[in-house]
Amino acid sequence: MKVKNICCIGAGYVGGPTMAIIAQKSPEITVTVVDINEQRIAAWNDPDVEQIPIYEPGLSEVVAEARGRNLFFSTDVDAAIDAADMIFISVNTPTKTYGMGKGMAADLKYIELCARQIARVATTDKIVVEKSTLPVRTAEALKNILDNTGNGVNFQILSNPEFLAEGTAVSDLHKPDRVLIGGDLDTEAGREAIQALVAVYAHWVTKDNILTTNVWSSELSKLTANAFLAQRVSSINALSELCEVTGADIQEVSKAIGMDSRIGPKFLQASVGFGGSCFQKDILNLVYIAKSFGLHEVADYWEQVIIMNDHQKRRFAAKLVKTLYNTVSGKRIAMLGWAFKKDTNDTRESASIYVADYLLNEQAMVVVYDPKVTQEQILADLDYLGTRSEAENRTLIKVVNSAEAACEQAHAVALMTEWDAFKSLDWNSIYDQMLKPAFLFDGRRLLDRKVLEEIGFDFYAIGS
Ligand SMILES: NC(=O)C1=CN([C@@H]2O[C@H](COP(=O)(O)OP(=O)(O)OC[C@H]3O[C@@H](n4cnc5c(N)ncnc54)[C@H](O)[C@@H]3O)[C@@H](O)[C@H]2O)C=CC1
Ligand SMILES: O=C(O)[C@H]1O[C@H](OP(=O)(O)OP(=O)(O)OC[C@H]2O[C@@H](n3ccc(=O)[nH]c3=O)[C@H](O)[C@@H]2O)[C@H](O)[C@@H](O)[C@@H]1O
Repeated sequence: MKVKNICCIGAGYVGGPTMAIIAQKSPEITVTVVDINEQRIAAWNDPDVEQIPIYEPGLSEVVAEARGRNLFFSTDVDAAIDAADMIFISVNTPTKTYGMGKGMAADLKYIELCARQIARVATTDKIVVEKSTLPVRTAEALKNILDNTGNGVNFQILSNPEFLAEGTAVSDLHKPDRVLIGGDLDTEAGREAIQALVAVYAHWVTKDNILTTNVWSSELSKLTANAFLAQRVSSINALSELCEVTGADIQEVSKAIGMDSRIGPKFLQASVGFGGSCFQKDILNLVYIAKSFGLHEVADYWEQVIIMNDHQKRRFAAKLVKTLYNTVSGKRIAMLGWAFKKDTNDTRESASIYVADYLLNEQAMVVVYDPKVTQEQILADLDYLGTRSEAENRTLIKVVNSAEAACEQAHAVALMTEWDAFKSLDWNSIYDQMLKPAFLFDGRRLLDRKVLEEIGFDFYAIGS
């Protein structure tokens, strides 16, 4: 079977970029990305392609090439489902905030709504692809809903988790380490569905890099990949604290261990803690699944990755307060960077949110600058924590539009996101504008200690 018409439900950080690349590379396939969020769809359709709702290097060029040709964004979910022979589900799967599994399990209500909508609308056979990250065995529930409430239509369910990282989404999608497709290998129809999706990716990915497995392996591999990646960050961050008390330097340790080809150099960058919408959510989900099978040692093992990450964020904030003579009350603290990593405007679970919250509890006056994050977003992130009233957040935090403005008259600077532009700031002039002693806390190991100390900063960097 040759796929001619794809629908993707969910026009977010995954649905948008993933479908843009599929459309770019497969001009003969019509790709329609649908979402219930009208504002988001309007932004994807903005005539000025720079206004698309997600900032990713290279993405606006891809959208400009394919949009209106074979890539469409719409709020008419029913029509797109009906027309498609393959439907990707790419909706959010956040951590549950209520009921059983609160704070750990993935909330699958959006997934289930999609399945019910597909079942209601579909009049022809469909291949339904899980693109969202889901707990192992979700495909079973999806199949159940589709088969029992459908219109006698045949559904094949595939798992095709996404491994792109934000900030590098376009290059990750153009050159994936692998594409993973899980399906029903035991039936002819299942194998055909798998091959239909393989053929879509084969437009630009070599067959050797397209891996096919059973559905459960595919679902579990996604959670496992994120858990392994996050575990590396927590491992190196755990050692960054040991470096600080022993005189070892975490950059040197990372390099030394990363040159062992069995360990490898990537993902060993000490930081103020990992953020992003997925690592924490997916590990909590893994922990919950393990617990639900009674595998308590397995659950505890993975939970430690989160415990360590929370500690790292708190430890950074506490170090700042302690260094500023144990009080930041009424002191101006500049925070450079709010996004959870460079080259994205995404702030979900960013370490900055938690460090700012800690400093606000200590009555600091926090002044934030991020090149891609709006004031509205920063305030919304703080309000979401619910630590204090919205009015108080607005009194205590200020958002400015340059790094220099943030640092003016500040007692300390906390460098939170590794934006390249922060490396080339005029640190001499920033130093002149700050109160003395001028403290600089590098949560990303971005800056050169020697240079900053020569300027006069009291310099602290994670892991040394
Ligand atoms: N953000 C990332 O870098 C990655 C995310 N993932 C996974 O992909 C999934 C989606 O993540 P994001 O794109 O970041 O989420 P997102 O929150 O940016 O986008 C999800 C979109 O789905 C829409 N939606 C929800 N229910 C809907 C419905 N019933 N009908 C139509 N639209 C609906 C929402 O309005 C929203 O725009 C999650 O499971 C996530 O774990 C996987 C790999 C990378
Ligand atoms: O499922 C997902 O959502 C995605 O999660 C991560 O991608 P992402 O969160 O976008 O970005 P990463 O580059 O993994 O960074 C995550 C966090 O870890 C931090 N990090 C990363 C690497 C490192 O060495 N040190 C470190 O502190 C980053 O600054 C960031 O806060 C994975 O890398 C993707 O493969 C996966 O698809």
